[in-house]
Amino acid sequence: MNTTATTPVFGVRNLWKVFGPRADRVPGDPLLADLPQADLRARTGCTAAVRDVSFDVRKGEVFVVMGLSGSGKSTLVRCLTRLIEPTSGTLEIDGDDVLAMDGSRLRELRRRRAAMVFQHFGLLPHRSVLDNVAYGLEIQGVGRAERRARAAGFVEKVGLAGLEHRRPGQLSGGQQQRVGLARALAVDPEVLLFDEPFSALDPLIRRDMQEEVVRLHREEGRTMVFITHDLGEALRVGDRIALMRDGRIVQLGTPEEIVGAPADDYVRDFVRDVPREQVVTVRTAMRPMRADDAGNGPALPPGATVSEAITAAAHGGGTPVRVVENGRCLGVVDPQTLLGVVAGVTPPAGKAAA
Ligand SMILES: Nc1ncnc2c1ncn2[C@@H]1O[C@H](COP(=O)(O)OP(=O)(O)OP(=O)(O)O)[C@@H](O)[C@H]1O
Repeated sequence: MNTTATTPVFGVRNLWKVFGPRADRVPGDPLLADLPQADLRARTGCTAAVRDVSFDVRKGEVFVVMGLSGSGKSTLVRCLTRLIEPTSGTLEIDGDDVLAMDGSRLRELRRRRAAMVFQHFGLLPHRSVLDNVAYGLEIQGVGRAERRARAAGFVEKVGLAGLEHRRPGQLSGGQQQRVGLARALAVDPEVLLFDEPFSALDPLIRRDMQEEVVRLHREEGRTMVFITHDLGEALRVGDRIALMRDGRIVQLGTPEEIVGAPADDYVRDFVRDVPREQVVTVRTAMRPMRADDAGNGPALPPGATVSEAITAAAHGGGTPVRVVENGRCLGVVDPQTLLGVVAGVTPPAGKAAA
């Protein structure tokens, strides 16, 4: 039986984290569980940071947890490895019950299976870049020669070759961030948990680091959970995004689903300024081919964005762009469709939100 293809990395069901006195009475009490945050606080002195949240993190995806400050992102992600103890619900990693783990299995979980990359990486100031990267391996008991060799490979992978012998204080913020990333990668965890790793960086370096994460993800296919309050960052790095508000997930979907089919007014408002043509794909925007369509227009794969199709259409003199996969034409996008997406007047025909 093949369970690996279907077992999610994290399986989370009805998870709650309530802070405050007698917190565990809140999830099970219908009179309290649905109260707005301020009313709950007034009535009980409690804050429900995570409320009845269920989702799977699939193998190999970048799963983004996004929301405004205070929406519960950090609490939720810390619950995954019980850095914060959930109040109720169930939580599995690869089918193993995380809530049943004892201290040593939890340490093992955090060290080898789900490593956290924090905003402030906590680099060791008196150690070289190489030794900082090797540190996690040292804790795992890997011998000196091997850990330095493995660490050198990751230093190179994150673009720091030549800086191995510097100390963290001799690096820029972005370079320090890369050291932290290399250190997390070196211990080869099954899943990397990023807590707003780039929010302290200036915008250009931040963009670099986002691209780095996407590149590493493509090369390694490693599962990542990524917290951010920045919508642009979420759209750039996320395969799927869980948008949180007041402790709940208000929508969970691909960037295209979130932007193309917002679940409610809150999400619609959140994504209002996102250029739809950069997120909506031609797979969603296309219409079936008709007999009168020229069969020789420019061709794009279904994952191409509408923005790319506009460029192709412009170069092709305005003929419909064909959407082609494995040599088969799935449909076409004509200039009218493309303009409709940009103007937001054509609701993407395809997918509803997950
Ligand atoms: N230890 C705690 N005790 C009481 N309330 C807490 C505690 N930690 C967090 N909270 C509250 O839980 C809610 C969610 O906080 P959390 O830090 O998870 O939000 P966040 O979305 O990560 O915010 P930010 O983007 O500002 O880090 C907030 O209302 C916060 O005040």
